[in-house]
Amino acid sequence: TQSTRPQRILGAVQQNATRGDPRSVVRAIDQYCRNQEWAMNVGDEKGCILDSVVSEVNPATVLELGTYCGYSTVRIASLLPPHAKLITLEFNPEFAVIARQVIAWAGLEDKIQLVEGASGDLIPKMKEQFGVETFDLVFLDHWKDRYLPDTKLMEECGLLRKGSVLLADNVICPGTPEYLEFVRSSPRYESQYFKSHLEYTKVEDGLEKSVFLG
Ligand SMILES: O=C(CSCCNC(=O)c1cc(-c2ccc(F)cc2)cc(O)c1O)c1ccc(O)c(O)c1
Ligand SMILES: [Mg+2]
Repeated sequence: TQSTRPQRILGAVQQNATRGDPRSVVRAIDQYCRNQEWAMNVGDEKGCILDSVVSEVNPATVLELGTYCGYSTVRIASLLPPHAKLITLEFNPEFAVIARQVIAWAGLEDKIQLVEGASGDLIPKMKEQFGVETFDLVFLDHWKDRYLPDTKLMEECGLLRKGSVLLADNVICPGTPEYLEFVRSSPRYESQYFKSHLEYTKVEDGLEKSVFLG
């Protein structure tokens, strides 16, 4: 039977990455997706910007919206201080099955909690079900039309504090126009655009970093 793209990405990790070495997992996925077949990982170029923001924030609590195969999940978690926690939400059960195996191969199960379901349903349950107070960093990489409603929902649920950082992928391609307009015009956010390219291509894309001002 025909394999899926996520299954082939997992295969590339198991063949080319060293168990317990997150950076080799990241490198194996980038090499596969650059040389064999494109996939919607944040990728190596935008990944370096992601790394710099994670290192600057040095978060104790991270929320990722949109796990896919776990590339950015592993990339972020590999930079977290001890005892820091990353919660990642994935709607698609097929993606979740693969991501769990990629996270295990990287040896990062203790830092990462993957939760299956729709972000709009799970965000209101964060405090009671997952014992979270607020998030120091949120990486938005799920449905592009959910970035704005989910940001408003996180505010309403008291999941953001003064200084919480939102980092959004794909603000140019596929694009998130309503989200961009909101964070750039709202007095409650200080936003900055990091120009880059769509993963593994020359197409323009970028990350938007928005600090919640409380
Ligand atoms: O895939 C989803 C939604 S979550 C993934 C969101 N991410 C993207 O869509 C995304 C897309 C692109 C991109 C794609 C084609 C282009 F031509 C150009 C760019 C790049 C990214 O970096 C992304 O993050 C899902 C949900 C429920 C399901 O049942 C299901 O089968 C699938
Ligand atoms: Mg993306």
